[in-house]
Parts: sequence; structure tokens; C-alpha cells
Amino acid sequence: MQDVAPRDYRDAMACLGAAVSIVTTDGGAGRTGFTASAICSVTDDPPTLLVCINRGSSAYAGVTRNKVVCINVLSARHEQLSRLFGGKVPAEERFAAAAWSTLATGAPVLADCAAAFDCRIADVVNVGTHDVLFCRVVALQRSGRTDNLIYFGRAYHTVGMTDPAEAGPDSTSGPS
Ligand SMILES: NC(=O)C1=CN([C@@H]2O[C@H](COP(=O)(O)OP(=O)(O)OC[C@H]3O[C@@H](n4cnc5c(N)ncnc54)[C@H](O)[C@@H]3O)[C@@H](O)[C@H]2O)C=CC1
Ligand SMILES: Cc1cc2nc3c(=O)[nH]c(=O)nc-3n(C[C@H](O)[C@H](O)[C@H](O)COP(=O)(O)O)c2cc1C
Repeated sequence: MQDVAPRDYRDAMACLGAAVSIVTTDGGAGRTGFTASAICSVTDDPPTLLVCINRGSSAYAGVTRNKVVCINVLSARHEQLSRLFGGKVPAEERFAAAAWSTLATGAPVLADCAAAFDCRIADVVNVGTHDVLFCRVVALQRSGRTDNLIYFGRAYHTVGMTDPAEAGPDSTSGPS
């Protein structure tokens, strides 16, 4: 069976709205990060997400050598930060634009993101141009923010919950 053309595939994928995150890493291979929408929950036992990273990305060597990532889910106010981490800008210039801390792995945690998933990379599967990283969550942070940055139709949008109580209280959990 013939594959569809990459351009047609991307045009169709532009119809799929997705939350936007900044995936960060730090360790022996240095601090770096990139904007990502190809992120998905895999299982809650053990808590695992997947992240798809293009092997051509400037962040690829750092992420795969450090073997840790933090998935920082962006709020509406982070559109400019998403653009900065979206390519071409040197890594340290990207980080200079926001405040960061750490949880368990040492990967940078964005101070006021909607949620942060601090992870060790448990498995990697090579598919076409990308590596699929299976990321075991070892610590969490939630801000209680009630809005999300969304990428849909090649443009940024925002969604928000009407009842702030739905987001739950501010919280941090995992090993200290
Ligand atoms: N999964 C990925 O690697 C993604 C990469 N991007 C990057 O950001 C640039 C701007 O994105 P758009 O304005 O949406 O234009 P676009 O026309 O290049 O992409 C449309 C949609 O196709 C998918 N896509 C794009 N490039 C892809 C890739 N290399 N592998 C798998 N899926 C891909 C994404 O869902 C994206 O929103 C893209 O050219 C690409 O370099 C954007 C979204 C996802
Ligand atoms: C909204 C958005 C979503 C993106 N999602 C992904 C993604 O899921 N995986 C990925 O490898 N690159 C993704 N990219 C592209 C990277 O953020 C980055 O632009 C690319 O890796 C090249 O950056 P570089 O200059 O650091 O090499 C996305 C870009 C944007 C703007």
C-alpha cells in the first residue's frame, strides 16, 4: 500500500489541536530544551508519558545523553516562550527568558507552568525521523493554573476551565 505524502500528512495533522509543552533536560551533556506537541500519556502504572523528538533537533544529543527530561505543560501566557524554544535560538538564550527550578532529576522545571512531569527516560524507539521517548514520571509539580496553550491550525490558541476548583490546589509531589 502507498504511503500518503508527508505534506498531506502534515496538512491533516494541522487539524489536530494539541497542548504545547517545553521539554527540558540537564546533566553531563548540558542544559537544553525544545517546544513539543507530540506528547501523550501512555499508562498510569507505572506513570509514563511518551515524547517524540526529531533526531535533527539541537536538543537531541542533550536529551538522549542525559536520559532525563522535564515536560513543562504551557499556560496561555507562555506563547512567546514557546516560540523561543521552537528553534534557531541558542539554548542559554531560551532559558534566560523564564524562571526555572528543579525537582528530582535536575531537568529544568518552569516556575509557573500548568503542570511539570519530571522523568527518567525508560525506553527509546526509533521511528522514521524521530525517536519516541518513553518517560517514567518520578516527580510532579502543579500550579493550579486553569488555562492551557494549544497549537491548532498552525497557530496558537488558549483554552481555560470556568471553575478554578477543577484544577485542584497547588501541589508538588515525588521524592525531594
Ligand atoms: N512532531 C514534530 O516534530 C512537530 C514539529 N513541528 C515543527 O514546527 C514547525 C512548524 O509547525 P507547523 O506550523 O504546524 O507546520 P507544518 O505544516 O510543518 O506541520 C503541521 C503539523 O504536522 C505535524 N508535524 C510537523 N512536522 C512534523 C514532523 N517533522 N514530524 C511529525 N509531525 C510533524 C504537527 O502536528 C504539525 O502541527 C514544523 O515545520 C516542524 O518543524 C511542529 C509540530 C510537531
Ligand atoms: C508548536 C510546536 C510544536 C513542536 N513539537 C515538536 C515535537 O513534538 N517534537 C519535535 O521534535 N519538535 C517539535 N517542534 C520543533 C522543535 O521545537 C524545534 O523547533 C526543532 O526541534 C528545531 O529546533 P532547533 O533549532 O533547536 O534544532 C515543535 C515546534 C513547535 C513550534
